[in-house]
Amino acid sequence: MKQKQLVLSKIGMEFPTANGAFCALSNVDLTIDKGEFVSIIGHSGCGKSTVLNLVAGLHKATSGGVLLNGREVNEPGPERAVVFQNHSLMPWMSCYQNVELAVKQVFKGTKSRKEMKQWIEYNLELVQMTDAMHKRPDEISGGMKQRVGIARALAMEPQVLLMDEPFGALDALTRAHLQDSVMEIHAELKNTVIMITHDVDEAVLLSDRIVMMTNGPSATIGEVLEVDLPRPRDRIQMADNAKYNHCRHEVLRFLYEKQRKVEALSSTTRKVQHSDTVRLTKKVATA
Ligand SMILES: Nc1ncnc2c1ncn2[C@@H]1O[C@H](COP(=O)(O)OP(=O)(O)OP(=O)(O)O)[C@@H](O)[C@H]1O
Repeated sequence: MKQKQLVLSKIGMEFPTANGAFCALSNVDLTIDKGEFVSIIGHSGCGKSTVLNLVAGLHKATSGGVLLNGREVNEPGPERAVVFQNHSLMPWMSCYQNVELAVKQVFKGTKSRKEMKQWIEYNLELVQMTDAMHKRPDEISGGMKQRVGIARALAMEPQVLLMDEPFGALDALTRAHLQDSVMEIHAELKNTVIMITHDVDEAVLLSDRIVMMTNGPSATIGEVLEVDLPRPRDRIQMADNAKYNHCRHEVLRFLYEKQRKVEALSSTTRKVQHSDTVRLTKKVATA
């Protein structure tokens, strides 16, 4: 049975800027069930990271708010682990030590030293990093660093895993391998995942639902697409799957047809907003 875990309720987010308040998000409403894999997709600057940061507790919404299991999110917490695009590992520590740092933070006092060691090794094994666990980040590839970042997040045993373009900096082949690993891990752990991506195929392959955001300012959720494809999903078989291609088409249509005109319009609006002269405003208004 579905269990509601995360509720984003009527979120508005304004940032103070030199030109006055900038409204990044307006009226963002979303409910996510336990174990769901949700992707957020939208054009650059529409507010995807802002949504993720609000769930992570790194930002506080100007209006509305985030509820996790019915409790308001006000600050960061280990039950919401974040994986960033640039892995953010401590460069002087080995992969093992990087994971250990997070594990000690969360489980000090509840797990023995031996249990912690087993737990760190288990999570590194999940991401296939057992052989390289004693290497430092500068001794491993970008994909391996990202694997360690994922292991570190998973080792915190989060209720919600937040991933901000986790594979964005990787080459296509490494990206595909990691996507497969993430799907396997999700099948095993069944944790709730929110992932930001710019990649339509990635969103369709990995997600249960795709949240498509309109362009900013005052961005909001434009459409939500259910990806009703059986799991496990095989990327090669998906290429000929009609449902898969339909989902892909729906996302592309939203991004490049429905949001295209708005994008052109909002860039004009932005120019006007940031302009110092009344003349430019008048010129655009009469154009
Ligand atoms: N601290 C801040 N102060 C002012 N404006 C901000 C701040 N953080 C974000 N913004 C603005 O809010 C909007 C949304 O930013 P955000 O980073 O969430 O977009 P995004 O969709 O994640 O972008 P990208 O895909 O390029 O990473 C942008 O216009 C950005 O300039």
